[in-house]
Amino acid sequence: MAKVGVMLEVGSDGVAVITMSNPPVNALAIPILAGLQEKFDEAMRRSDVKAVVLTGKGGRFSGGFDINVFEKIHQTGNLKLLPNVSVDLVVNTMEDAKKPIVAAVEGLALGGGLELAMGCHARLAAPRTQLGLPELSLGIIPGFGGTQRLPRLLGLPKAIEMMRSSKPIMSEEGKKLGLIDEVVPSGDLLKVSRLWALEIADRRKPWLRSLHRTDKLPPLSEARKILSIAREQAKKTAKNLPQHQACLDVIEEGIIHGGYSGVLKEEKVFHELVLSDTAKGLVHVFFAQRATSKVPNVTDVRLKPRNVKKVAVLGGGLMGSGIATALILSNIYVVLKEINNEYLLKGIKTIEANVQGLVSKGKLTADKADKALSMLKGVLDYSDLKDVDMVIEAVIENVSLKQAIFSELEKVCPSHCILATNTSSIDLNIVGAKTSSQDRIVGAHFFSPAHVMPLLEIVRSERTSAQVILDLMTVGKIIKKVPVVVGNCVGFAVNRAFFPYSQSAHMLVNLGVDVFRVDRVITNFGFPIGPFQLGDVAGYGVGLAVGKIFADAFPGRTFKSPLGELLIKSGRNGKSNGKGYYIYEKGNRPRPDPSILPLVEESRRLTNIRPGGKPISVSDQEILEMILFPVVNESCRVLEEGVVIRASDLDIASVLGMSFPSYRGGIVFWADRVGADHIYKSLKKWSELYGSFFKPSRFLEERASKGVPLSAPVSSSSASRSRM
Ligand SMILES: C[C@H](O)CC(=O)SCCNC(=O)CCNC(=O)[C@H](O)C(C)(C)COP(=O)(O)OP(=O)(O)OC[C@H]1O[C@@H](n2cnc3c(N)ncnc32)[C@H](O)[C@@H]1OP(=O)(O)O
Repeated sequence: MAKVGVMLEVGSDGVAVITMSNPPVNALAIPILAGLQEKFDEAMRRSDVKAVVLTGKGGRFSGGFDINVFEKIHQTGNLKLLPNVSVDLVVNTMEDAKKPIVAAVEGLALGGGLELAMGCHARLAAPRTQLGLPELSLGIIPGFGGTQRLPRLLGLPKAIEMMRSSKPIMSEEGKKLGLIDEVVPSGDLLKVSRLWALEIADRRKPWLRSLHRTDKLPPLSEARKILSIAREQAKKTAKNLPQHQACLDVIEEGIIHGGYSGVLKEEKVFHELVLSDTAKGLVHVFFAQRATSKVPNVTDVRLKPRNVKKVAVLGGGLMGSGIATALILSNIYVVLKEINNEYLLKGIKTIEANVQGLVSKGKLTADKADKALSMLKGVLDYSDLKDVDMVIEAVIENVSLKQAIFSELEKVCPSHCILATNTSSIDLNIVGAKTSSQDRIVGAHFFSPAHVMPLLEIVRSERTSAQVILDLMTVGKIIKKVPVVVGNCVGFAVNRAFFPYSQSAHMLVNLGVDVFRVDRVITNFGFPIGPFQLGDVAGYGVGLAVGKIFADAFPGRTFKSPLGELLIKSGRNGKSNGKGYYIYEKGNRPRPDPSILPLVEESRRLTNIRPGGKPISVSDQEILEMILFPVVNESCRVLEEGVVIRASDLDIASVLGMSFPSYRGGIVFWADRVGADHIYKSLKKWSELYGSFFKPSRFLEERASKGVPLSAPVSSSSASRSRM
């Protein structure tokens, strides 16, 4: 393991190379920042040093400030944990140094890493190095002067775009835009950087201090226009994210009052934002997402993932074609099997349309699209499955059909082949009941559209082997999904936790609340669409089928609204036939359709649950809570039963599978911020008023009464008692 720290080495040429070492990404932990201060001071003091090169060990410059420090601040509230880097180190020690400093950047320079590089007097980078300021995606703004130096090096519009999108650019583009002085082959990077530093010292190359530059900044009136457009965009696209407006304010300060003023304001705002709820939620999501890669007894037992080169997808419907699309886009060869020519052609057409859709959105080049489509073969029988490494079955939810398919697969596929099912509801033990291959049967639960949605639930039964889980996790990462390993129960983690979501929305409407108000409350909270628009997108048939599965599995805590059936009877099927709760017209945002109101009234008449026949009176906050607290309640059962390994896995699953707003940290994180006690008491009150749908679970009651956070680990005995 490489040494953690900052090294200084002075060559016979008089160049001191300062190297940051903190694997795997050279995060700027407090001791690294202290080490940098110390080594720069030493280099400036030493008479044998003419110039300095700053670099990172292991082919990565730096992934930025150590995010663990934010987590500690969130736990303690202690802002003193933040070091004084922006002025003391970057401005006073580096930028205003008496000896030139060149950044030799390789692999990546993100956040504080890029900010250190921008504080140097020149930047050389290896090819395809990622350069970015992703701080806004953590709920903060750059805090080592990035809001000031990036606009001065790149120009205002591009700098705003990079910070607001949090997306990195490559060093080649950085060179064109002026962020990088030269792109140099990796093997020559240090050598060329040393020479460059000496040439600056000898005044043969310019000695530039980024913060003092103004040549790329537009005149004040134009800058104000650019900032005002960005503010309007941020209002629309980042309405609950205060860091976006804050970032623009800080940039403006520097344009009006000069870079140094901007640096001071940046530091102040950075400190304020670190403690915001948004930063707390997003930092939690950062670590929670990485934690999903750690699966006890799978990823820590020295197994090596096997190569999965060829996959058979059974069924070319919406899910199957989406899954096949995701695989071919990542260069995995796919055999798509259907039962007749008509279905097969339809499946292939859908895959082609998915791929072309990415091309027309500019997300894929035409060449890459052709390459992806060349990885696809359509077949009508099983003979092409004799050499596949994995099968993903995506046929209709029919137990006997699936059982027949899996016993056939056991015969035709090689013995190492992973047998995965995309079922969203059927028990894996039942799917594999007619085989003797339970150890290689696993759930690969994708979310629709499968080539777009980032979550992959990997469902294991008690018999699925660790090797198979690891292999599927690896394939999931290759196809750019976030795999979350979950236990085998009705609905698995996401659908199980969220089945009450649309049911409580329906209950509210049947209690007299307006459909569109419910959707508005939910989108104001941060979901991209509300439960009724979601129903339009999914189609009501799916909702009814899934509702029945949950009603059978969990009698006593489901609510059946007649509204879905009434809509179908009146010829509506949501977005697919253009007739839903909303009116869908090309080029226009969906508009509420008032003609559904008589159907809503009919539903209310049939359920007859309005107290005294009158609509209930509720605030927006109560609407939100009546929809999300039942989800928290079911999440408690998911946690108690050990369906997820840790609470944060359910947070990630809720963010990536249900589009729960990431800046609220996921369903359990959010619930803990609201407080188990308030959730318990509210559910108890509603269960007395409106019935057992709201009845608090034992787990919630216990945690609320003991004051233990819902996210605290479940004791292994209680989890294994009820697991799978
Ligand atoms: C003051 C400043 O302006 C404020 C800042 O700099 S805030 C930080 C800004 N930087 C970022 O947001 C970058 C965050 N990191 C990343 O995006 C990605 O980790 C990466 C692109 C650097 C590398 O990605 P990848 O190779 O897929 O590895 P990934 O699994 O994400 O990370 C590897 C490990 O490094 C850790 N790590 C990555 N960046 C880190 C950081 N900035 N601080 C602390 N740990 C970090 C991860 O938590 C993970 O740890 P684990 O192995 O224990 O789970």
